[in-house]
Amino acid sequence: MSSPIYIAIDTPHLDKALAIAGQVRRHVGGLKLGLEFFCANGHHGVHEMGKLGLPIFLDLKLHDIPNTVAKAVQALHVLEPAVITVHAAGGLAMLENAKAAAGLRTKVVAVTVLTSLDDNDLSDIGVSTKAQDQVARLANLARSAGCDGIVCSGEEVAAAKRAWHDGYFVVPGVRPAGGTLGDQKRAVTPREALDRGASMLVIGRPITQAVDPDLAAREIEATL
Ligand SMILES: O=C(O)c1cc(=O)[nH]c(=O)n1[C@@H]1O[C@H](COP(=O)(O)O)[C@@H](O)[C@H]1O
Repeated sequence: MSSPIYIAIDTPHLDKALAIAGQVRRHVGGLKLGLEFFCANGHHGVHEMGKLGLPIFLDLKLHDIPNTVAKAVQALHVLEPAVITVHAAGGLAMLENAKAAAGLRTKVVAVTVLTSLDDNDLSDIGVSTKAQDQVARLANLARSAGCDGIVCSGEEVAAAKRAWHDGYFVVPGVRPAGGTLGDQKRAVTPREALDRGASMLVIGRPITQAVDPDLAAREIEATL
């Protein structure tokens, strides 16, 4: 069975991205390419990374009016991503349009509450419910829209899975025990995330910033 770990390759440098992916490829199930990589390297960069033969999770967190998101998703078809992200907060019609526009082989997962936010941050943007409740609300919306799953933290994934048995649950904000949190506020360990029902673990800096990324990936894999 392939590893649930997708490595977040957050760098604007294609050569660095290729080098890191090459180092850890035997210990990960796929490559997650996000805004930093895509804004610098575009379709060409994704195409080059795809040559490594691992599934690509293209995390562009689309969030716009339904028509614009649908057209953007269509423009990504040629890259054949295994997974793409949209923001659940874009609303039902936007999520439905994104799913309808994605090819059958691309999972559409909806970002609920970013793992860098806590309840105080939610309050700042006018969301008066706790992260846990907001994730449940947005997961329900994503499910109604026909999305394949959601992105949430390891703190909410168990409840989300209980409510949506066959959903696909992407969990970032994952840190080995005692690891540096950085900007993540709702973090759990890889083992905890998996035990609580994560389908995919997104892990970036704990591996990419390690002195030996291959060793870091192997150490995390050994805890699963
Ligand atoms: O959609 C994501 O992948 C995502 C959602 C979220 O709520 N939090 C989050 O950290 N991510 C992404 O997951 C990765 C986490 O990276 P590290 O914090 O370095 O492990 C980054 O590429 C983020 O863009």
